[in-house]
Formats: sequence, C-alpha cells, structure tokens
Amino acid sequence: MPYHTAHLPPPLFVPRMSSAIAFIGGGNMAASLIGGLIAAGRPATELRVCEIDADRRAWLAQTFGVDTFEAAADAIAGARGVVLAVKPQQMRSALGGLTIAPGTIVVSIAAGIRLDTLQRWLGEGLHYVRCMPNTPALMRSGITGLYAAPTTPKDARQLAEDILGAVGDCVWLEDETQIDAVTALSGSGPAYYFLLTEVLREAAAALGLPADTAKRLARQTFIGAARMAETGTDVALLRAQVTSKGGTTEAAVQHLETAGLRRLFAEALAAAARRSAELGELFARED
Ligand SMILES: NC(=O)C1=CN([C@@H]2O[C@H](COP(=O)(O)OP(=O)(O)OC[C@H]3O[C@@H](n4cnc5c(N)ncnc54)[C@H](O)[C@@H]3O)[C@@H](O)[C@H]2O)C=CC1
Ligand SMILES: O=C(O)[C@@H]1CCC=N1
Repeated sequence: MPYHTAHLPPPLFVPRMSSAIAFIGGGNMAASLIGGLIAAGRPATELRVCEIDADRRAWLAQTFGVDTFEAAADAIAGARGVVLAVKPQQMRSALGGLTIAPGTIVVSIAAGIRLDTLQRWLGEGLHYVRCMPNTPALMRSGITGLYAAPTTPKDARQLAEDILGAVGDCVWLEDETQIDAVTALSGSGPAYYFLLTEVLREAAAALGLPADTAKRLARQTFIGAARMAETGTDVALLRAQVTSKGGTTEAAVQHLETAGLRRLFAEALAAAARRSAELGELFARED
C-alpha cells in the first residue's frame, strides 16, 4: 500500500453495473437483434449468447464476434439483461434450473408465454418485459409491441426499448392481453404479406404471364406500394388514388369486398390472437 494512503480504510467495493446482455437462444430473431445492437454501436464484447447448437455457436461467434456459451448459467453471469429468444416450446427446458441474479432485466420475445408464467419459472426480484417483434427486424425495419407491469422500473423498460429499438419501431402496450393482437397483426403479419405475394404471382401466371415475370411484378409491386405507405399518407387514400372510377382496380376490389376479404382477414387475425392466448394458457399450466 503506498505510504500516503496507509492510514486510510480500504476502499469500499462498489460493483460496476454490468452493461452485458445475454441471449438465451441464438436463432433467427436473436441474430437480428444482435446485428441491430452492434450496428447501433453496442460493443460485441457486451453481448453473449447461450446456444445449444455448436455449429450455430460457431456462426454467431464468427459473424458478430460475440462470446457464445453452451450453458445458460455461463452466458448470464453478471449480465444486466437477459433476452429469452428460444422457441416457446423450448423455453421451459432452456430455463430449467437456472438462477438469474435479482435485479436482472428479463426481456422475453417468445410468443404466447405470459409474464406470470415467466415469473413462476424464474422467480420474483427480476424485472420482466414481454415483447413481440417481427422478422423484418433482420432488415432493421421491424416493429415490436412491448408490455411491462406498471411497477417495472424505467431502466428495465429502457433496456428493452434499446434492444428492440435497434431493429425497428417500438410500441408500448397498456395491457398484456394486447400482445395477442400484436402477435396476430405485426408478429405474424409478414407471413400474410408473403402469402399475398405468392397468391398474386400465381394468379398472374394463370392469366398468361411467364412465371418469372409474374414473380418480379408481384414482388416489386408490394415493395413499391410499401414505400408509398412509408410516407405516412393514409393507405385508404393511396388505394383511392389507384382506383379509377369504372376502371380495372375497382373491378378487382369490388370482387374482393363482395367475396368477404375483410371478414376473412378478421377471422384469420382472430385465429392467430386466439392461438397466442391459448399458448399462454398452455404454458401457464406447465410446472
Ligand atoms: N420467427 C418469428 O417470426 C418471430 C419469433 N418470435 C419469437 O422469437 C423466439 C425465437 O424464434 P426464432 O428466432 O424464430 O427461433 P429459432 O429456432 O431460429 O431460434 C431458437 C434458437 O434457440 C436454440 N435453442 C433451443 N433450445 C435451446 C436451449 N435450451 N438453450 C439455448 N439455445 C437453445 C436453437 O438451437 C435455435 O438456434 C420464439 O420464442 C418466437 O416465438 C417473435 C416474433 C416473431
Ligand atoms: O408463428 C409464431 O408463432 C411466431 C410468433 C409471431 C411470428 N411467428
């Protein structure tokens, strides 16, 4: 001890608040989030991933320069935030026997797993945020619905928003049950869009266009239309601008309306929301 400090008491140990974020599950959604966080300026050294698949671990380490672990306990040690990013059906076993330090922020992106279930599995003393992102997160064009109980501290909400905000927009929800509707709309939504693209290109091919040409036209039409919607102009107005009185669009739209397109989508979204709630019930019954 240097001479001039010899008479002083030893310094108090003040633990430095870790800024590390650990992912449990390093699949598609985790990779999108990790890519987004790194692009947003978070050092790869602050990110760790627990992934059971060895090839995937190697890919994650090579692609992002993050530390990877086979055991969740090693990945989460000292982390400030833990992102739960395994499939819902894999969650229970991924979290089995895991003890997360009190005060840690737990951000779940799993479909259909309620906060009360997570709390029962992982215990109290943690700060939970439930999120529903979507796959355009890969292009940093995602949108995520987030919910946290009113008592959740601001810094926990902020960390969740930093993570999901790195890959797109964030929308806070007032009630956890709204996550079911978010899952039905934006969570599953990219699939509806891709399905519509498939349906349109098949229909155009049936009208006599070469398959490749139909594919190109269908894809670019949606991309172009999405860019127009991105300006913020109401899509109903954009639709009206395409729809000439007595013209071709009117003929098609009238057919879709009469055939019950709106009802079909209302039923489809209701089915997705119902499934999300059902999964919530199923997982709530798991020990
Ligand atoms: N794919 C989507 O459109 C969306 C998915 N989600 C949610 O995101 C979560 C992840 O989904 P994806 O990335 O699509 O799945 P994924 O299958 O690509 O990734 C899951 C990863 O977890 C790994 N894994 C499985 N068990 C593990 C364990 N015990 N410990 C460590 N790693 C383990 C798997 O090897 C895999 O790499 C799911 O809960 C899903 O509900 C949320 C929004 C959209
Ligand atoms: O299909 C699913 O269950 C997940 C949730 C939203 C998108 N994919």
